[in-house]
Amino acid sequence: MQIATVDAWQIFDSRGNPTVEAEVTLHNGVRGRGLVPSGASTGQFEALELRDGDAQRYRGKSVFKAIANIRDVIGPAVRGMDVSEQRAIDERMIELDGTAEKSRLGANAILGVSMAVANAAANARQVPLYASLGDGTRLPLPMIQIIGGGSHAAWRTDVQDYLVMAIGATSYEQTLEMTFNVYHAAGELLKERGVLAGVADEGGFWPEFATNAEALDTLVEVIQRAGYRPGEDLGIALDIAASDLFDEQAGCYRFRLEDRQFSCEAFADLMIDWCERYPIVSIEDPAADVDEAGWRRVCERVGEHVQVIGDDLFTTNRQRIERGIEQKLANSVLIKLNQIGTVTETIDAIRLTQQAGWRPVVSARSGETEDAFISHLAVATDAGQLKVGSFARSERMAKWNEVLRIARELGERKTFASGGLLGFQPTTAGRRDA
Ligand SMILES: O=C(O)[C@@H](CO)OP(=O)(O)O
Ligand SMILES: [Mg+2]
Repeated sequence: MQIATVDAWQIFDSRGNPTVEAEVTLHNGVRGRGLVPSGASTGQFEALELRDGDAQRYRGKSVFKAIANIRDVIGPAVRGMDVSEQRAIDERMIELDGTAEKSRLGANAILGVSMAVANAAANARQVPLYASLGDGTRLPLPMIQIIGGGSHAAWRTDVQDYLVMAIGATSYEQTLEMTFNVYHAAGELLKERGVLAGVADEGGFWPEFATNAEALDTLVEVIQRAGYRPGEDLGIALDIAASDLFDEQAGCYRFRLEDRQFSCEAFADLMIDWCERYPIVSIEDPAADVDEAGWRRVCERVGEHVQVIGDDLFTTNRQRIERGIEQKLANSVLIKLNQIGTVTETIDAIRLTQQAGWRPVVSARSGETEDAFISHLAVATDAGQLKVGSFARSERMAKWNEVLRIARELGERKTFASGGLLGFQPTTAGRRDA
């Protein structure tokens, strides 16, 4: 079925910032939309998000140029193409843009159309998006934020995300129940202690702590308070977002909260120490994207039993992931559609990661929309893991709830990426009763 028209307009994300919504209409009247998310702790190697920079309007954050590019450049170029040819359409847009970072048309413009094409193709086939994108049937193991910090919470902690993974759960539904219990136990405990300052951008609690390790201790405590064994029922996952802590000029890392400074080796050693002392099952961006020696040091020491995820390091970019695999910099890749800018390149990145025996983790951005494309993407590709911020904001719950709907639809055919299936080892590190 051929594309008849492509349109776009400005909508607003979960931080209230402008973003792109694109719509593709086919000759038979069937439509599909693409809603584009937006990051805050963006990696320097990500595809470019085109913003207008006009200080008078939306403090320079509007996306009217990207929208004009969809209407005037991309639309005419893809009109008449077969909507089921996702790869050909994405390649057409890449060619039309002609830059490595998608900086001419904007990755937000290209991705909006790419996602709209995927949705329109599914609607034309009258199948759900997950069934149109791939043949996977595996419900993902969630990675859910309990405490938020870094650039998502005015630097109340230096570490960006303190999350949990229900590695002991036997079903997707159970992962949500366990996380619900931990999230609410955390809220109670922080209120009791009088350290609750608000919620971070992705809905995790934003407490007043004196050190980053205090947040780790608290997380262990709330897992226990909810009645679970840290490291066995639920493991801790961290996103250090270390590129944000790295001073490239001075070549050192800084913690603002504790007013501490670290050499590259000392910072890697701290990450290793945390992994050994706490029930941490996954650590993301433990070193800056330019500190390859730091990545190697962490991965060599803890990579056997801890998932080491590259986010800013890889930016969902095929060449960067290939290099990481070759150099053994990590063992897992965070997958974000808007880091690379097309659905096809995103799925290629997932496949490349899986072929290397590494684990892909499909992820939302800190600025999200009500759309649940990534839930379908995670199931369609059998990615095995999904990271979506907290358990208490509608733009996040839209993703978790969509997986519940997919589970119902899949019925008997569904499988679940349990901690055991993914190869997560239970750990007793840091358990006070261990
Ligand atoms: O760093 C990350 O993994 C994401 C989500 O937590 O944040 P942002 O979208 O701001 O890059
Ligand atoms: Mg990250």
